[in-house]
Amino acid sequence: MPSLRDVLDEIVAEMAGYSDRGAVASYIPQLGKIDPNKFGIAVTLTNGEVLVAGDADEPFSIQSISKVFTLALALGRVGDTLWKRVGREPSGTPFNSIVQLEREEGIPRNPFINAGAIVVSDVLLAGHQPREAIGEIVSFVRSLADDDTIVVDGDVAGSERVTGYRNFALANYLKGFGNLNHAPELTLGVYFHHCAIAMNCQQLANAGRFLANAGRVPSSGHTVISSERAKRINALMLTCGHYDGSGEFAFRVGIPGKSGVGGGILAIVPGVASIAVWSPGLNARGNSMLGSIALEQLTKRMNWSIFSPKPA
Ligand SMILES: NC(=O)CC[C@H](N)C(=O)O
Repeated sequence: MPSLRDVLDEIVAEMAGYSDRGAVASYIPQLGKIDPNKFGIAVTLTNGEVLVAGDADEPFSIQSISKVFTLALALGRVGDTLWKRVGREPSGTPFNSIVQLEREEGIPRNPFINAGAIVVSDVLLAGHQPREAIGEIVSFVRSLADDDTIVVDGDVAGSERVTGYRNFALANYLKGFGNLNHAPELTLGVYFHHCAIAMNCQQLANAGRFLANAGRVPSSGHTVISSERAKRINALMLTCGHYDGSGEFAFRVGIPGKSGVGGGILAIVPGVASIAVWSPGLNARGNSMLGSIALEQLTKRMNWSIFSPKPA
């Protein structure tokens, strides 16, 4: 087996050679300003070792990766009753699609498409002001990453609100079906802000450790969620974490992963590692182009796909 250190350095060198790096997400104007030449990767092993390469200490907008953390929090809040309001099936549609909501009576297919994540934000808003709900999400992420410097990028949140017509449409549609308990603008306030959390690869890989370790933070032994819940969140990341590109990601990379339009991907090798990769250019499905290629290379070289166990 090659050394992980060497593999990460090779991947960073290879990625630097790509001229086709995808397109940054210009529909959120603030994200359109990011340099597409950035590339960072961080791996936190369950044994506590952390390895980083490239621009791993530069913060970026985690966007939909935050949906993993809000899902874990909402399940902690309301347990399995969440599944009355959100499904668990891949959608096969883009992240911001509305087309299934009418036919499926306002129940989003899964918690990782925008419609599903907006319902999850609505759950977290119950009994709180939006500011408090956002504070709770940020505290949770800080505790997972063991880093109190993590903050919301207010410019990104504002930028998304200004151009968030599709998300307003989704929230209003959910409300029309009785699947939103708060005013759409309040629920979206929570949603836009958690999408605008800024983290670097190292912080993000740390924040994902509990998913690689059956729900517990390896260094402290602190139980974040039950092992069964960790298993289920990983399953949803594998089947739904890349929207209509989820099948392709599973086929090529073979581990649970959650992407964001900021160009980040959080990927989990159960029992082994939490990985964060960042390259701002996106492919046609809105997932990081080089991030996906880098993860494919990493899992291949380290034999980390969950579908390629060591032969007996
Ligand atoms: N895929 C994403 O990262 C989408 C999240 C983004 N905040 C949006 O709602 O459009």
